[in-house]
Amino acid sequence: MQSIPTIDISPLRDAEHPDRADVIAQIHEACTDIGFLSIVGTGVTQQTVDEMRACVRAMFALPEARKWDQAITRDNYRGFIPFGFFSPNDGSGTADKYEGYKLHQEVAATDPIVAECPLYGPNRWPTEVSEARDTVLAYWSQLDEVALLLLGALAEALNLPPKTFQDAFATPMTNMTLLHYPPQAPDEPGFGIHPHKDTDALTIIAPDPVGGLEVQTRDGGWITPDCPPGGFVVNIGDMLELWSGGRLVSTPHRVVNRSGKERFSFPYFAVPRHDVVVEPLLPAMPGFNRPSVHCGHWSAEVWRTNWPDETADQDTPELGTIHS
Ligand SMILES: O=C(O)CCC(=O)C(=O)O
Ligand SMILES: [Fe+2]
Repeated sequence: MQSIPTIDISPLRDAEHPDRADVIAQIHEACTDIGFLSIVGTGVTQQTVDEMRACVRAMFALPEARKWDQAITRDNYRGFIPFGFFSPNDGSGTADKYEGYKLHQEVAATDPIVAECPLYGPNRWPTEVSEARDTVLAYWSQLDEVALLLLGALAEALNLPPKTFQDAFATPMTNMTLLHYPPQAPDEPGFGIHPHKDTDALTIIAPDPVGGLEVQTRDGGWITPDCPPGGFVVNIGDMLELWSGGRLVSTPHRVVNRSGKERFSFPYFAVPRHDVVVEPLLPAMPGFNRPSVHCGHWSAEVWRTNWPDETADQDTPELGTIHS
């Protein structure tokens, strides 16, 4: 596949729909081939997406000093990620050209799951953007439904028990990053986000019409997803690749914002509950040999190793880095 298909997933929302099986086959084909698809017919309204985009813009419009006050720390990976804060831990030393805001599954500090895994807890919400919590959580819960539809379809396509993924996603470690990419001059080297694979199960993004997301094809070229207005771009991450024994592919992608305009993006990263151990549920494909992943441990490692002076545990499997 040298292009990313657009699939109307509305038949998935009706168990009796005559096109259900056909849609599941199309999703499966995209995920086993290019690892990316665009979806429409999600049931998420344009208004929900527009409100989310406006909220993200308002959050990044806050004064720089406020962002630093609410910046992520080693102990709490929630809040602002100032521009240029992290360099990819690939040794290149070149910082990505974005500022971000990290959010995790919203869980009360008193929830018993916090004692089981300290990565759970309440998010930081900037008080100046009073609608932020309601707007983000409304968008998030709608994407939870879309993610479950896609996970159910993939379980069916892989001949797994229908609730396989649903059970793994009860009190998940799903997280979001709000992102702002200033425009990059045509001759300015570097990336908005350097080429990487996602470490989650699957990612859902409402693409900014200014463009900038690029996806690697199997022959090493880079293509741009074609996503109709109101649609979402979906990609498979390392966890679904592992669960599927290498059938569903986690594909490298990157962002370069040469549009001349500000770019805003808010990827939703579906990650199972902390105690889920992801390992192949089907015999692994030839040549696919990756160790199992404990979600809580892996998530802690992904976040810890974002700090450039932290190095990955020897035992930690890939952390989204592309080894060339
Ligand atoms: O902003 C985008 O479109 C993609 C961001 C991305 O790939 C990521 O955060 O993992
Ligand atoms: Fe990504």
